Amino acid sequence: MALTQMALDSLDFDATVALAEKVAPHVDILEIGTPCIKHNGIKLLETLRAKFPNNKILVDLKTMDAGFYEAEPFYKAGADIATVLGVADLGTIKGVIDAANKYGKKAQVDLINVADKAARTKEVAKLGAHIIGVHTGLDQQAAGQTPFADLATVTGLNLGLEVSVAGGVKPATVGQVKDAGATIIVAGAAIYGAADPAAAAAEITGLAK
Ligand SMILES: O=C(CO)[C@H](O)[C@H](O)COP(=O)(O)O
Repeated sequence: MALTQMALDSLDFDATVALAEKVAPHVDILEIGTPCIKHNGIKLLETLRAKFPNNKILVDLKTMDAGFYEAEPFYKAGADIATVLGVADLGTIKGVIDAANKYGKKAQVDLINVADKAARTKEVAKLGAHIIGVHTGLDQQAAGQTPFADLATVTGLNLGLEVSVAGGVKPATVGQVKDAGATIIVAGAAIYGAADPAAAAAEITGLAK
């Protein structure tokens, strides 16, 4: 059984809240995507936190420097998970982990563009990272890449960490990533691009359980 996470990737504040209202009952985690959090800031997190007490909220900060300083206000405002880039300095990654631990929350290390994903996963596991994010970004997806081989590499390490997978996951591939050991399955376009986002989210969650 895997948790499901919906990536809210619009720039529009009101459209994001409206989409979250449709989808929240059908997923475990609401993700405020990177362009969305940059555009709308902590006010959007506060709004979603107040409206959706039953969902976890991930802020996809993709932090690259000043880990503790950047992440702390988001944990303080109610984020359950914040992301930090795996290509960042280990000191930056540790800063986000420390901020998460201060608030009893989780830090997710995003492996996007990390060259040696197995080695980095082992290093950040030692630092105390809570979640590893196997992630094929939107631009990489446009170039034909998928997260499946990287997911097998990371889950094959058997480090006992939560493993999130993102990168074009859709109903047809949910079973594959669940069987490969993902504990959090992320979907963005497969939900917000669907004619009925609530139904798409419910379908994905049904397949993940
Ligand atoms: O973090 C992201 C881009 O950097 C996306 O939110 C993530 O890839 C999920 O969206 P999709 O399912 O459309 O790939």
